[in-house]
Amino acid sequence: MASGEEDGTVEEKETNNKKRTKGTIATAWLTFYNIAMTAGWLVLAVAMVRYYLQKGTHKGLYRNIAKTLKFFQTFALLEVGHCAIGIVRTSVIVTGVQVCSRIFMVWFVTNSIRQIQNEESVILFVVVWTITEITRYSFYTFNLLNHLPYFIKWARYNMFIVMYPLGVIGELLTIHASLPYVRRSGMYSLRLPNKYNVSFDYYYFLIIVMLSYIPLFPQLYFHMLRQRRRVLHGEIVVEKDE
Ligand SMILES: CCCCCCCCCCCCC[C@@H](O)CC(=O)SCCNC(=O)CCNC(=O)[C@H](O)C(C)(C)COP(=O)(O)OP(=O)(O)OC[C@H]1O[C@@H](n2cnc3c(N)ncnc32)[C@H](O)[C@@H]1OP(=O)(O)O
Repeated sequence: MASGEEDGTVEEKETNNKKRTKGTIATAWLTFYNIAMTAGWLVLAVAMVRYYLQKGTHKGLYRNIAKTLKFFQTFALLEVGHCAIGIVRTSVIVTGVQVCSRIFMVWFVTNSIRQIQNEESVILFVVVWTITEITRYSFYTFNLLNHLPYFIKWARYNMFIVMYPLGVIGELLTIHASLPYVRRSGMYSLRLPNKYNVSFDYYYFLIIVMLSYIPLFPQLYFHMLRQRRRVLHGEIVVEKDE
């Protein structure tokens, strides 16, 4: 008599094989992690909508959601660990650049420079991240539970086409807005002479960060386009850094 797996489609068999490789503990952990992250970003979305409906302005919104945003975005560092130990099939480099640039945006730009927290660009990238992450983490959750609605899969691999550039615009405008304050305050900078005999200018560092989007962002974007072709159109795609 044929077993359940033998009866299944090729796609189901592939999913079962993948799960077996991943292991039960890893799958359980990832399911918990993705549910927690979906919930976290949903809380953030609800808080933003409520704030805007109550106050009728985006001013003060960032301060209102800052703690939750910092917590869940920082928690995403675990994703670099997931790739490093091999429980998800993603490049450590791609994930590392994505997660670290976001953490940098949250802690070392938006959180550190109060004067820019009411900029529209901050709201732009926070809203874009929130929509993206709710979709992404619910995609992973339903995928792990083997009940993935097509519209979530579609959204995961189509929305980024618009959302990624929008997020980047929000992030770059925010860093740009912070430059005058950083220059005036000399924050995070080290001037000579000092006992370490080292000088560091955060203002120029931020300009370098902005310029680094030029080579790095296309790599993330093309990575996602390749993932899209693989998942939605079944193309076999070879990643160079894997
Ligand atoms: C210190 C100063 C630093 C300065 C650096 C400056 C850098 C500048 C450039 C950076 C620009 C970033 C801008 C960015 O912040 C803007 C935005 O994010 S805007 C919002 C739009 N964004 C997106 O759409 C994000 C798209 N990116 C991502 O989704 C991820 O970050 C990425 C790592 C790119 C995802 O790639 P991945 O390879 O993971 O794709 P998949 O989702 O298809 O997953 C591949 C397989 O792994 C499985 N997986 C992955 N994660 C999980 C998980 N948590 N749980 C379960 N399974 C997981 C997934 O299912 C796939 O499995 P399979 O191959 O079996 O199908």
